Amino acid sequence: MVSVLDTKDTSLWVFTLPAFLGSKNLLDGYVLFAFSMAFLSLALLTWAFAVGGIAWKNGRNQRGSVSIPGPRGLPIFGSLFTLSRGLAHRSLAAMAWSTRANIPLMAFSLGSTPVVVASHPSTAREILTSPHFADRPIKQSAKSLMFSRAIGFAPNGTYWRLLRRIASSHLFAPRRVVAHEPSRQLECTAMLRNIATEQQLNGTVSLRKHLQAASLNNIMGSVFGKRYDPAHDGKELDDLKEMVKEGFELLGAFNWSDYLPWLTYFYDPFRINERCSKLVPRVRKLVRGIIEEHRVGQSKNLSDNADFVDVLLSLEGEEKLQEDDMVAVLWEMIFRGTDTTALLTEWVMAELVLHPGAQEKLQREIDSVVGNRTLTDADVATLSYLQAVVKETLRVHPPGPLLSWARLSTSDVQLSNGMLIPANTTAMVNMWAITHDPHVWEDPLEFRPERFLETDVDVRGGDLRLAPFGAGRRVCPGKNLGLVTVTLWVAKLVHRFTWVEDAGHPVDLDEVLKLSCEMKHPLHGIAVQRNSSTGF
Ligand code: HEM
Repeated sequence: MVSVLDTKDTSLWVFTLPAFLGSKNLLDGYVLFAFSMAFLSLALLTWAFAVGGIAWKNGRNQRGSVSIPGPRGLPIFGSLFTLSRGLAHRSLAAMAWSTRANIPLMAFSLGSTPVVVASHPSTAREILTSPHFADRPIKQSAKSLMFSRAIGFAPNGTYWRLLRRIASSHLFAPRRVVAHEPSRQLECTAMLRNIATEQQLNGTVSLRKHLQAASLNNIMGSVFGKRYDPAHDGKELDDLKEMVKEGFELLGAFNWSDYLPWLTYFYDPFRINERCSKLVPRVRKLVRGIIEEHRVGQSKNLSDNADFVDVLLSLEGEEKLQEDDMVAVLWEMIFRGTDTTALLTEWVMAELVLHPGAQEKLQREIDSVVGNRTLTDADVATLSYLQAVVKETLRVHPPGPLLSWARLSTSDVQLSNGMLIPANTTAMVNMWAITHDPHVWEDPLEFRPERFLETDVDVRGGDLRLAPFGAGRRVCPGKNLGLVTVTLWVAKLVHRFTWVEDAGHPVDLDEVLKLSCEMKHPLHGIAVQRNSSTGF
């Protein structure tokens, strides 16, 4: 009501002016001017009264008995400038903690998109486990890169359920994860050998490239049944690495057009559309080539260590996937499986270099169980301090601090605290804010694995105080595979070497947020060989 009156007030005098001046041309100009002013005042008024910003106009955030608070941001842009650069999880946490009563749910606008972010375990649980939040908003780059046909972005429905079922009964089934242990061991052996060589040559080791190479080869083995030898497959391996890197950049880039669609026509600083359309044919060619190789040598019986391409090719009837869908599903696995595993291992190793006491304790635990023989997955499962070290790293450095991919409400969702999230709202969970909240965790900034020996916490989605893999229907299906790989590799890295800080490259825990949150400055350390008989 107020805004309508105000619009009339501000514009009426403009209509009287041309008549007063007696000019027809001026009339057109003034009508245009009047409309612009009316539009602007309406926009300003709407913005001024919309808590949470322009996308929450008309009391969209006040439909429950308790309204959802939030920053107004700027007219038209909302909070885009706050979230498009820097460390969004930290900025959002600072906003949530800015009042005495921590805000469990906050509303804000990204351009015309209404968003809520949960910073408390109870609101996070209600969102992640609600069937009305089983969809995801899809980014333009994900659509262009065919990810809307893969598990992560497929809308909740028959096709997505089919993909999840296939993936969990084959690629991620416990017996398959066990069957792929030899390839995890093989990649780790190669990595340890390369680390020893680099240490000998340079007197220090830059760990990231070793972890990335091992991760890529490991997941290539489980998914494509193919591992690369840098000595022989240099060109193909370089191409693959380049494609994975380009895809990461495109998916991780903050694309303003996702929130202000009209920008697409004249502002694309990262050339996202152009780069996506160049990448897709290259990915198709590579993956189709591998599918073809499998078709030729395909056998009828699937063994437990069959790769995922074999599995997809063996599907019959309603389960059979179109070739382009297979390309999307396979490519997504390479994506999700490579970066998360490598960067989590790097964070764990960085903390162990900074905490020599914890590293020593871990070495003692491993030595007491395995002595000088080769460490296996079965050993790893019994090492409680090792599990605690990995959990503590997941708490301090969750690889997806905002859980990487948001959710979308498909209908109004009433929360138990009285707030109501309307349909078509993008929902994020700030896992970083939860794992750094002093009301949830004692001394949250301290790296202290012992806390998990005192009280065990399920990190696979059962306890929202620490849910780095998400929770509910869309929880990460690769969580067991990821955890088994990271724990085995960390154990073998500290069993074989003692890692000492390199004074020339001190450990720096600064973060950079892309698709995942990684160390801004790659970890360097001096790898001191421990016991030559603990072979590779
Ligand atoms: C340390 C390792 C990993 C972390 C921290 C991680 C984290 C996550 C998170 C936070 C989500 C979103 C969950 C949600 O919305 O509730 C997710 C989804 C997903 N992850 Fe992982 N992940 C890891 C490893 C892997 C691996 C190894 C794979 C596959 C090889 C994988 C495949 C996926 C897929 C396909 C989805 C989409 C699920 C869906 O939308 O239905 N992840 N992951």
